[in-house]
Amino acid sequence: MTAAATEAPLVELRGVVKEFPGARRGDSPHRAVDGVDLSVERGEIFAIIGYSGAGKSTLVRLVNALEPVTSGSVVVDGVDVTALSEKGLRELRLGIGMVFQQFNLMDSRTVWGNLAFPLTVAGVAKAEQQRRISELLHFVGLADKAHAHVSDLSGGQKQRVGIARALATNPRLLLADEATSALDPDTTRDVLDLLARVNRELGITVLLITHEMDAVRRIAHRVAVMEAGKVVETGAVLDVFADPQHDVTRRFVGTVVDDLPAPDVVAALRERHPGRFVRLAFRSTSVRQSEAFAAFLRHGVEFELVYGGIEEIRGSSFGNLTLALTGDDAAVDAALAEITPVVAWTEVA
Ligand SMILES: Nc1ncnc2c1ncn2[C@@H]1O[C@H](COP(=O)(O)OP(=O)(O)OP(=O)(O)O)[C@@H](O)[C@H]1O
Repeated sequence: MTAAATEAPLVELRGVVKEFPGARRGDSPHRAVDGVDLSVERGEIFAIIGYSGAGKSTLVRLVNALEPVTSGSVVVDGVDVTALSEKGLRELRLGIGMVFQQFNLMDSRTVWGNLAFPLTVAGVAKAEQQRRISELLHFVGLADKAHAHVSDLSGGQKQRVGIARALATNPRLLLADEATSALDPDTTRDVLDLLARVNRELGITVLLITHEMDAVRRIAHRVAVMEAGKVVETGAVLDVFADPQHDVTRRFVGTVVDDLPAPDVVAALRERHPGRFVRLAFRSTSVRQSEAFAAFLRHGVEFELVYGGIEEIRGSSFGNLTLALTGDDAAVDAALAEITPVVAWTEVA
C-alpha cells in the first residue's frame, strides 16, 4: 500500500443508511445499506465482497452520489458528497472513474470514439484528446484496436476499453463494480492484473466490488464483507483469509482456500489415520514448519499430514495443516507444549 498513514482517507463513510421505498404502498422501506462505517485509504485497493443483494452496488452509488443517502455521511477527498450542488456533483464525478460488469460502452462507435467521449464532455481540446487516447490505449494494451468497433471486441478487450475510458479524465478513485463478473477465468485474471497496474503505476485508489473471493485475494489490500446491508468484517486481506471471523467471510474464504476439513471429512480421515488430530495454523509471521516438525521428531512423535495446505498472498504465506500425531500421550503433549510459542495449534475434536 502506498497510502501515507497521516493522510485522511480518500473515502469515508460514517453511519451510512440507504432505504428504498417498499414495493407496495404501505410496505415499510427496504434498508439496502444499514449503518455502514468504512474508510478507503489513499493508494489502496479496497474490496467490498458480498452475495447478491448485500447492498454493494447501492453503496457504490452513494460514493459517487448517484443516489442520495437516507442518513449518515459520505466524504470523498475531504468533500461531503451528500451536500453537493449540481456543479459540485459534476466535479466529484470527474474525479471518479467507473467500470461496470456489462462494460456500458457505445457499441456502434469505435474504441477511439468511446474514449473521446468523456474527454469531449470534460472540454479537452482535440489535440490533447489525441495524445491522451493514444496514451490510454497503450496503457491498456489496445494500441492496435483504436479504430475497431466495440461490437467486434472480445469481452476482455471491451473491459480494457471500459477501464481506459474510466481513466480518461485522470480520476483519483476508480470504482469497479463486478468488473470481471461477465468474463471467463483467464480474462478475469488479465483484467484484475490491469486494475492492479492502474493502482500501482498510476497511484489510483480502487474500490473493487465483487462476489468473487479470488479477485480479492489476487489484487486487494483490504476487504470489507457485506451481508444484508451491513459490513460484518473488515481487515487486511491476508488477515481475513488467515483467520476469518464471520460465517459469511468463512464461506467466501472457503471458495478459494480449502484447508479446514468439515466434520464429516474429519470423521472419514479418522477411519484411515490413527492418533490425535491437531491443526497447526501457520501465519505470515510464524511460518516455522520445520521447527514444529523437528519438535515432534525430538519427542519421538510420528506425524502424518492428513489435510490442508499453505497459500500465498502477495509474498505472505498462511494456511492450516491438520496432522495425525501418533506416539506416547505424554510425548505428544510435550511436543505440543514446545511448539506453542512457534505456531498456533488446536486439537481437532
Ligand atoms: N432502486 C432500488 N429500489 C428498490 N430497491 C433497491 C434498489 N436498488 C437496490 N435495491 C435493493 O437493495 C438491496 C441491495 O441491492 P444491491 O444491488 O445494492 O446489492 P448487491 O450486493 O450489489 O447485489 P448484486 O450484486 O445482485 O447487485 C437489494 O435487496 C435490492 O433489491
